[in-house]
Amino acid sequence: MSAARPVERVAVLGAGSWGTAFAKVLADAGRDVVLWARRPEVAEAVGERGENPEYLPGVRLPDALRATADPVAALEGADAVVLAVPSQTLRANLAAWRDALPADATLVSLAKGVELGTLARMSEVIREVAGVTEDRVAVVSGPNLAREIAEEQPTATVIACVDHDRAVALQHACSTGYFRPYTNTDVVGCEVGGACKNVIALACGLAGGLGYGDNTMATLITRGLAETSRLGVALGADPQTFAGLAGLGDLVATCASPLSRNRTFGERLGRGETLEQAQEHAHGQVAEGVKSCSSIRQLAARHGVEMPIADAVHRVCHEGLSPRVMAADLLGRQRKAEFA
Ligand SMILES: NC(=O)C1=CN([C@@H]2O[C@H](COP(=O)(O)OP(=O)(O)OC[C@H]3O[C@@H](n4cnc5c(N)ncnc54)[C@H](O)[C@@H]3O)[C@@H](O)[C@H]2O)C=CC1
Ligand SMILES: O=C(CO)COP(=O)(O)O
Repeated sequence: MSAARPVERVAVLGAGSWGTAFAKVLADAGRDVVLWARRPEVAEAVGERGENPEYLPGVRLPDALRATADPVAALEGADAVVLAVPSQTLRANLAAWRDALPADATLVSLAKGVELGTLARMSEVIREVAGVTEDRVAVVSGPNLAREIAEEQPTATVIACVDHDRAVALQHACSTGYFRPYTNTDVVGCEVGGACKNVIALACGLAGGLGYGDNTMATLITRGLAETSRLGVALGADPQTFAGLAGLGDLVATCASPLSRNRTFGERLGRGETLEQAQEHAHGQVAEGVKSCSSIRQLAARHGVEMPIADAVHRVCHEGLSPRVMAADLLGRQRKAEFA
């Protein structure tokens, strides 16, 4: 029996593709869910027509799912507050919501990124801005392409929290016939896995755009996992996490899927589009790796960790390196042992 209080009322703040899909999971699991959307017309479409046409067109949302454009109304009485906004805006969004956060509610991050400037992980941003202890913060991370989950395709995920009982309460709150959450107390590892896989997916997209095939993809995935694990371990993560759903699982899904915004973004760059052109095609949806490649690279440098793929992605995105030269540079690095 878990000592944490049960999660019945949930506020999901952010009605993009993952916020909306995760709100659906919670509602399907029987929770009382209110989804906050920045734009009133999105809240109206979800609440009244049972659809979020911009982010998940054609997906029928549960009748029980309520929506509002008023964050205070969404937060009222919530046992858990799910933060589903992009990594680089989370600090400002949360600061605006801080005074309305219910006491003792679990704060749950869905975002996969590292903040520019501070180099903070999302749980660190949440602790700092909300002024809460680490046991109040949880992270959801895994191979969770929103569209597939909204279509109720079978998927597993990880709910990480240093307070195991809170993770169990959340696990119970979002278990459905198609969504299977596991618990983990390694918040650092899950966050590092989630943020880095976006950058590796950009690299896979770049390779795809250049016309390279599966050997190249497998090489990037495997060596990407190696550098992700190195960074995670330097930050105190459990190496085992990187063999799990929030590590290898999410990396494979994102690097392989045409649904991934990061992979797609990389592919466009690989085909010769500029950053601005690729951004235009993203239609305002976030490809987190484009910014996180820079913060991850800096974090790695701060801890003396080598991350050649993240470094190369940063140079392509922000320093004008051509994708073809990037590939040659990576292959031309000093020869070494695989597990050096
Ligand atoms: N879409 C997916 O399949 C998955 C996404 N994630 C992560 O979840 C987080 C949210 O992603 P999505 O829902 O996919 O993003 P999205 O781009 O589909 O939507 C972002 C949402 O945040 C809102 N928002 C609030 N304040 C904002 C601001 N100042 N600037 C921009 N947007 C603002 C937007 O209105 C929108 O509703 C990201 O960190 C992403 O990496 C994680 C797992 C799966
Ligand atoms: O995090 C994701 C899947 O787990 C979604 O990836 P993208 O943001 O690249 O679409």
